[in-house]
Amino acid sequence: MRIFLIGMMGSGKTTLGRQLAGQLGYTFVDLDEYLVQRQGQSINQIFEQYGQEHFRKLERQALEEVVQKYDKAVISTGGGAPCFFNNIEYINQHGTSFYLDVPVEQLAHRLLAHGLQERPLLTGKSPAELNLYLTETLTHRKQFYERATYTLAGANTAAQSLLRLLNQ
Ligand SMILES: Nc1ncnc2c1ncn2[C@@H]1O[C@H](COP(=O)(O)OP(=O)(O)O)[C@@H](O)[C@H]1O
Ligand SMILES: O=C(O)C1=C[C@@H](OP(=O)(O)O)[C@@H](O)[C@H](O)C1
Ligand SMILES: [Mg+2]
Repeated sequence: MRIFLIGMMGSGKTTLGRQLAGQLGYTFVDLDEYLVQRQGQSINQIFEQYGQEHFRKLERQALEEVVQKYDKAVISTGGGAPCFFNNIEYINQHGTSFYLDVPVEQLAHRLLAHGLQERPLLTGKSPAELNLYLTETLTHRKQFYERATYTLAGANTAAQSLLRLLNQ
């Protein structure tokens, strides 16, 4: 079984994915981390050198490779991953997807606390700009995220809800 976590930047995909994989005894794969290892470059460097369009192609390739390599894994995707090409269909064909639906105010709060510098789409934004960017981006991406097999709403209960669902 493959479990895919999808949702906005700051929704906790990487954090929850790691915890969950540990609890289930599954392999943990973070798609961004996989891409960084594969390319030998940070996400910032990939965006800087090749631009977002190329990043999306690399991200799709990474998704296919990860699916080929692991069939018992928790896979945390990057926030944009399900929203390009037919990635959300691909994800749902190869596993069960969970949308971590976290309110924009909470996303912004977490991302500002963590610092914006590792996420090229956010770097340099003021709090007001960040709020606006997240709101607009979510408006566009919602249609993809909502195609997840399950939606987990409410930030802090996500891990518990997920484990409960998996234990059913
Ligand atoms: N449930 C949570 N409650 C509070 N903060 C969280 C939670 N999950 C993640 N965070 C924090 O939010 C930031 C982004 O988390 P991360 O797991 O990298 O999200 P994503 O991979 O979805 O972008 C990190 O600083 C992390 O510590
Ligand atoms: O939402 C996005 O377009 C992105 C999200 C990031 O991953 P996280 O969602 O794990 O921050 C990373 O893939 C890249 O910076 C682009
Ligand atoms: Mg992440």
